[in-house]
Amino acid sequence: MNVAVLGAGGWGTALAVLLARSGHRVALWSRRCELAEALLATRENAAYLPGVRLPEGVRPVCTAERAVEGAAFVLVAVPTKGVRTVLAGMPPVEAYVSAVKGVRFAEGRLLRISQIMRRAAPAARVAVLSGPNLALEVARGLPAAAVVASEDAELAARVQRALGGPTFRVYTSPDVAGVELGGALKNVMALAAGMADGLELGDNAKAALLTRGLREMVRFGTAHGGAVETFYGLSGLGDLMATAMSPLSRNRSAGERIARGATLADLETGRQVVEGVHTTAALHEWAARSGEELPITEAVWRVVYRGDDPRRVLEELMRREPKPE
Ligand SMILES: NC(=O)c1ccc[n+]([C@@H]2O[C@H](COP(=O)([O-])OP(=O)(O)OC[C@H]3O[C@@H](n4cnc5c(N)ncnc54)[C@H](O)[C@@H]3O)[C@@H](O)[C@H]2O)c1
Ligand SMILES: O=P(O)(O)OC[C@H](O)CO
Repeated sequence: MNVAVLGAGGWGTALAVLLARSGHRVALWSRRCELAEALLATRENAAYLPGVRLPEGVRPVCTAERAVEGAAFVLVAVPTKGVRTVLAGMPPVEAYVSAVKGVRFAEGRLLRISQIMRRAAPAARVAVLSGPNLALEVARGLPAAAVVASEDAELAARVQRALGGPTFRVYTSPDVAGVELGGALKNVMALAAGMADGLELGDNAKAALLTRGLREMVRFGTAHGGAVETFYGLSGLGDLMATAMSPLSRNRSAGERIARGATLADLETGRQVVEGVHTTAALHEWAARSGEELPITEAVWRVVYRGDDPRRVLEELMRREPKPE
């Protein structure tokens, strides 16, 4: 199969490696021609995936037409903030698969990535991929599982076949909203978990925070079209566990750094995207308009965007009105 991957960061490169190991021909697109040329020359993306060699089946390119030509589907793995611009520059494609974990607040609405894709390419078929998938582990061939969701069962099955292999087990789902929201919201909870780590609050506190965080994800996600069971699957609970526990997670690490005094500006100097920070802002804007209650997300927002003391914010969470579980 010919497949295109847009975005040569950690996740785009890991997905390209996975596909090529299964024998597919993969065009790996970077908007930066110097990166595409370096990948071609060195067969490594050392800044994102140290020690991982690009198989011969991966062809780094920086022109959109060459990337997507003849692709059975196009995986999108750029940060949320780049999706609209990147898709606007693409020629028509048969199918887009979002590997992006974020949401945008625009025109008074909360938009999932698949909705941005539908607006940008109304004729394209659309699917989303999510799950506990730390890029470096996947690229190193450690076992992992993911879920691909689409209203188009044939497309979901095609992506499942293409990505699935001895180290990567892929499930399908019809619940696009649930799978996307699980992947986006868990980043906010991973920031909160990182803050708990940074404050050295202990494992009881972290477990309580994550359990209540999952409840917040379920409440929000089901109100926005997801099915409750999806949030207890790979893209919800599964990814929450991986992201909130792993030293490799950028969201969890960012939370830890913030609790120890780093600012938003400090985070933005980093090379890699911390999606949870942007998702927190989008959800905060949404909550301000809709009146929807998101206590943990709001706590994270106050620490990240208002510079409130994380310890004080946590105390306020603890002092909320007692209620049944
Ligand atoms: N890294 C992971 O473990 C992982 C796993 C699953 C999902 N994801 C998700 O995949 C998406 C991409 O993450 P990543 O880890 O590959 O990010 P990254 O920071 O490693 O790389 C992102 C790539 O996109 C490029 N980029 C940055 N801004 C851009 C823009 N405005 N337009 C076009 N390209 C741009 C960068 O140059 C880089 O090549 C995110 O939504 C992330 O949550 C990441
Ligand atoms: O490194 P993070 O925090 O962006 O998390 C990466 C993936 O989403 C884990 O599944």
